[in-house]
Amino acid sequence: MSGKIIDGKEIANSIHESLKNEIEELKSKTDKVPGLAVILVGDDKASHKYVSMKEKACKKVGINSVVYRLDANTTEEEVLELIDKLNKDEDINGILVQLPLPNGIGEKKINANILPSKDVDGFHAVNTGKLFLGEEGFLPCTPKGIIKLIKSTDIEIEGKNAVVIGRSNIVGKPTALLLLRENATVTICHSRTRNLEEHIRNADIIVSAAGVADLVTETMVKDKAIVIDAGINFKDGKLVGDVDYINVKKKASWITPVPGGVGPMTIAMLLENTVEAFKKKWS
Ligand SMILES: NC(=O)C1=CN([C@@H]2O[C@H](COP(=O)(O)OP(=O)(O)OC[C@H]3O[C@@H](n4cnc5c(N)ncnc54)[C@H](OP(=O)(O)O)[C@@H]3O)[C@@H](O)[C@H]2O)C=CC1
Ligand SMILES: Nc1nc(=O)c2c([nH]1)NC[C@@H]1CN(c3ccc(C(=O)N[C@@H](CCC(=O)O)C(=O)O)cc3)C=[N+]21
Repeated sequence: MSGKIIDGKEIANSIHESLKNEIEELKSKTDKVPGLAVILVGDDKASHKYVSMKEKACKKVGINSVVYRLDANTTEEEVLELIDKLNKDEDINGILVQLPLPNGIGEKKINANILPSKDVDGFHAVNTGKLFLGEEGFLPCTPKGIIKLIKSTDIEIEGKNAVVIGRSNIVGKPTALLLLRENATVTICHSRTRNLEEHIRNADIIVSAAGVADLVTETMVKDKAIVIDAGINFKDGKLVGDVDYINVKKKASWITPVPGGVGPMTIAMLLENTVEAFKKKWS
């Protein structure tokens, strides 16, 4: 049996649809719509593309998005001033600073200055702390989307062995915490892991967020495992994930494609968090 595809694009689209309806309802009650500010510094091509995608998605569901495209020489102080202005702006419910930032602008400093109640990326220490403690706060978009993708299969997470490859603050680590919250037994692997294959082979749920093409191959994967691929890589000019998709698909019970898996869900979760921020303020 060949694994079934978890269609992230389709799931994201159905989330967009329900957000659109919810926003219409909120608008009729409050006479306002959610607002998202996106700050993009520099001319990284991929970042410009992602920000345009976010803008388009906002438009589709009725979120008012304001994008600040700043040139690469913008200073950290100027970005902080803009954040300060947006923190005070009643029409802005969410603030996102697109990563990576140019040299000279500190990611930590930037994230620390976004009001936690507008931190729809879930990168501020208050929100990551809440995630750690199991309290309610903004969840980072990619990890939140990954959990929804796993849940869409209707396979129970509780008690399963889950392996997360990658330990970054924005994908790997929070994904591991969310899987733990769902009562999985979680192993976090990274570049210093000695026996990656052995860990992966033991996993019922595999989440790869390493950014290495063909890191996860068929022989490493347990029969009927769920495979979630967050990786974004270019191989022979093509966008691919971390997983050897064609071959791993034969063994997995469920698998996400790249493109069309985790990526679209990341954007859907950004919209969801923005609506959540709006509701906390106005309803
Ligand atoms: N689809 C989406 O919406 C998103 C996708 N991404 C993609 O997900 C991937 C991860 O992103 P991010 O977490 O920001 O990346 P980072 O580069 O910050 O982290 C990569 C992690 O993978 C680990 N790693 C690297 N190589 C190996 C290896 N050979 N074996 C095991 N572990 C390895 C690193 O280990 P160590 O800590 O030891 O260095 C690190 O923890 C990237 O491809 C990125 O483009 C990211 C954000 C959103
Ligand atoms: N502050 C901040 N927040 C982020 O959430 C953030 C960020 N910075 N920096 C970069 C990463 C990456 N990221 C993606 C979002 C959507 C797709 C996505 O939708 N990808 C499509 C393919 C797009 C294509 O064709 O290139 C897909 O996988 O189907 C990918 C990657 C968000 N990130």
